[in-house]
Amino acid sequence: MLLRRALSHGWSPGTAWLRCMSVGRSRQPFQELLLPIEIKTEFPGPESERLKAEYDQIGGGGGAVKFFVDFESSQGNYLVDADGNRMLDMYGHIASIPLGYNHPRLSALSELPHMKTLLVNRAALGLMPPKDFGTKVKDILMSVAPPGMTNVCTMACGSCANENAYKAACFVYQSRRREAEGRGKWEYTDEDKESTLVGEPPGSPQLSILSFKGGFHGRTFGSLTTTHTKDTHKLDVPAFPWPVADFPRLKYPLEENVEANRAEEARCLQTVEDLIVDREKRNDWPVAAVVVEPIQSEGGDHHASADFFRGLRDVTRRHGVALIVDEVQTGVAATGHMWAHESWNLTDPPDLVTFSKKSQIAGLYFTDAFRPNVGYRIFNTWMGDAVRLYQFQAILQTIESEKLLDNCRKTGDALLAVLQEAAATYPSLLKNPRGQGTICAVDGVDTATRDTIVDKMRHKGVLMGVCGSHALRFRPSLTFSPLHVQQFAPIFIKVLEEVASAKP
Ligand SMILES: O=C(O)CCC(=O)C(=O)O
Ligand SMILES: NCCCC(=O)O
Repeated sequence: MLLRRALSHGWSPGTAWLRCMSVGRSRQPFQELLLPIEIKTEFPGPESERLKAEYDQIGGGGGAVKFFVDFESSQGNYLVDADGNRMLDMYGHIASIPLGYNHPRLSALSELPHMKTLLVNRAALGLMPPKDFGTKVKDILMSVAPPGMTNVCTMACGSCANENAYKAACFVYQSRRREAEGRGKWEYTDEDKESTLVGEPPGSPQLSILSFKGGFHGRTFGSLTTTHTKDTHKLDVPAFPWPVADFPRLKYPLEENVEANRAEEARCLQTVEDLIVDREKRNDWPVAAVVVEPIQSEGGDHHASADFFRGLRDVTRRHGVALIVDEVQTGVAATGHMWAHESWNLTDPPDLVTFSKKSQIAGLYFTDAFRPNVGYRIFNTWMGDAVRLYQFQAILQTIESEKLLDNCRKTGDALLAVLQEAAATYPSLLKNPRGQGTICAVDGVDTATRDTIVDKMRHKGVLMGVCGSHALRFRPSLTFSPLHVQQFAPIFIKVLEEVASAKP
């Protein structure tokens, strides 16, 4: 049946057979699981529309739902929607599907007795965790701690991780101020304690977190001030008066724009330093931390060089400002490094690194200097979810056993090559192909062209994302392989042909 379906999709008998064999063998690496794309309805289909209308009656999850997923039927890198359409998924639930759908290793987890116990009894992890939780956090999260990170704290989501990283940076900034005034690091006056309860200085100091134009760090109150992507995210919500620096806008191809890009990065670094110095001099919400994404994602997949980030570390260190690297979207192997910032080869590590999405559990890594002095300063009831920690363990084991770091490098190379060829062949449609591992993107020449391409791809059964005003972004799972790129490429070229020939 599977073979007949594969043949009906135009694969040669040999190829179809090989692919079906892969599907049938559950121990086969997921990278080899190839299935035909099957489109049976319009997109979104009638069942998704029906479910959406029903959900909309009670708020619809905020109103952004595009379609519904049949998770039981989805497999590997193929998402099956509520209408039974099987699509090649290159967006992975906004970069958060680590191994594809229903990976046997993750499915097997649900059979384990301790998983059942954890599912049935969700703990207040910050207060009374399961007895082996500390050991597990050490074994799992510290085994992949970014270089220099000696501590970790779990959280439930990326925004939450960033919020708490900002707080930790403020604690340290203020503790240094107190020391400079001849007080103990954590010695608070009665005035501190009283004023903080009404949100006023000196107990609640006016400090800032410097972020970058085009950055995205979440939607909760503090993190939203550091988010600068779409006005929809921010309208009507008060923001702190915090500084915002330019993030480099590199010109492509990189090798033809070396000098211009170097100058652009130097300009942006100078802006960061000027903002820090100015705020400090005027004592006007001085900068406690700088937060940065290794690749600006929601903002448009903007990259910067390792030199830029090393420069950022130097500037922040020079001025006693914490450096927070937000790896929520870039972390966990997708760039071909466990953490994207490992490619910067920093000799002096960041102060805090936040994570979420593909790790399933979120949190923050940090150096000893950023340990809070007492309990409850970085705290909430759940502090993540032990079930998600075990999931991350299985994900890490799979990254190792299926050599997924290597897979992401190879897949990224193959995907980028397709994007480069497409941009060279259709310069009236696409420009600026770029990528690190599978975190790849290409710009449409304008928003309408980009949107048309993404829409047509969806109708042909390939899910891709968008970001910024022009970019078409790829965020496949770690098991997306060069074979899947081969499946994607002819569909992409066909769509580009169609869009090009429809252009006036
Ligand atoms: O689109 C992105 O890159 C960010 C996704 C996310 O976390 C959000 O939109 O809240
Ligand atoms: N940051 C939200 C992106 C969601 C979407 O791709 O539509």
